[in-house]
Amino acid sequence: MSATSKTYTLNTGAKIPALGLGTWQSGPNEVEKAVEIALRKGYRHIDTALAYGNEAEVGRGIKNSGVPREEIWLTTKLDNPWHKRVSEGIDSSLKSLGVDYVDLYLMHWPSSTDPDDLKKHYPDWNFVKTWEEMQKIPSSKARNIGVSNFGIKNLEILLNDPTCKAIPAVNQIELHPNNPSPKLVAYNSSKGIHSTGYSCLGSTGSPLYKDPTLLSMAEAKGKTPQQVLLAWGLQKGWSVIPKSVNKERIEKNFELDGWDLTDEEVKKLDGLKDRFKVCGDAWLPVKVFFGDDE
Ligand SMILES: NC(=O)C1=CN([C@@H]2O[C@H](COP(=O)(O)OP(=O)(O)OC[C@H]3O[C@@H](n4cnc5c(N)ncnc54)[C@H](OP(=O)(O)O)[C@@H]3O)[C@@H](O)[C@H]2O)C=CC1
Ligand SMILES: O=C[C@H](O)[C@@H](O)[C@@H](O)[C@H](O)C(=O)O
Repeated sequence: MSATSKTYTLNTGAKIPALGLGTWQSGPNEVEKAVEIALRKGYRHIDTALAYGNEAEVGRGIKNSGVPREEIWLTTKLDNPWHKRVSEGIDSSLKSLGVDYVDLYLMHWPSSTDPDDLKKHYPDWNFVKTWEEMQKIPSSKARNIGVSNFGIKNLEILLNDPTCKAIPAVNQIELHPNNPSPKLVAYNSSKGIHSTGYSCLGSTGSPLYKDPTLLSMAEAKGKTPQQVLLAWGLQKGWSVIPKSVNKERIEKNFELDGWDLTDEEVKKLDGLKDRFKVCGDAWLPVKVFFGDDE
């Protein structure tokens, strides 16, 4: 497997690099360096969001790396309280990042949150209207548009609406062996929507690192548990965006070339029974997960 050069072709024809660097919870004064280290190592895909408050640092990391902008896939996301201000949202992200365009602009959550009261959802707005606005973003600013945290129910609502002319290129969702969501991944694929797996290592303090099946598989292969988790995601057919701010770990996570998981190993990880979700919807003013992705 050559994970480092692998790309997936989106429904727009664009090619998204299979392995990217995540930046959620990458703190101030560490994410700029992390992005630079990753790009110097060979990563060509960076994932950020307005909500992470780190777009300016991410942009500086990109510049410091010396890697030409056109060689990098850059994703950012529209924050929930910005659903009525899509055009302002993209402009704000571009300005913070210090770039002319992003490769992918995602609706972060299907929740049109009232900025004056984050516990409230706008009574007169929803994600269908937000998508209507996102479709108007010129491709000179966002080459591709997509969604995140959409389950099957919400995707059905969106795709069946007459205002939905562009099928989302990507649905970025939580994917790891303890939250594999096979129905949702299959639904995405059936509609031509690429899945990107977030919290692909199980996020900070990952319970997966204690899983005996994973640990013994990694040991037998002479790989880290994190490398095995990333290989699993890539062999399942989605892109993965592991976050790290540690040079050694950023580099290790990229060392996936020249080896594979066997079909049997993939199935073993598919068969893990424990379940946990890193990002639920309890903090949102609306429910967005309906258990339809299992
Ligand atoms: N669309 C959405 O709503 C969401 C999107 N995301 C995106 O997905 C990315 C990845 O998800 P995230 O939740 O951050 O979690 P990940 O599953 O990527 O795990 C990150 C954690 O694992 C640690 N880690 C990374 N590599 C290693 C390693 N080789 N060995 C040991 N520990 C390691 C990191 O620590 P350290 O930095 O110290 O190495 C960090 O604590 C996010 O950063 C974000 O870009 C995430 C959540 C929701
Ligand atoms: O991308 C990251 C996540 O969506 C994150 O922003 C939300 O899940 C929320 O803020 C949380 O902390 O749970």
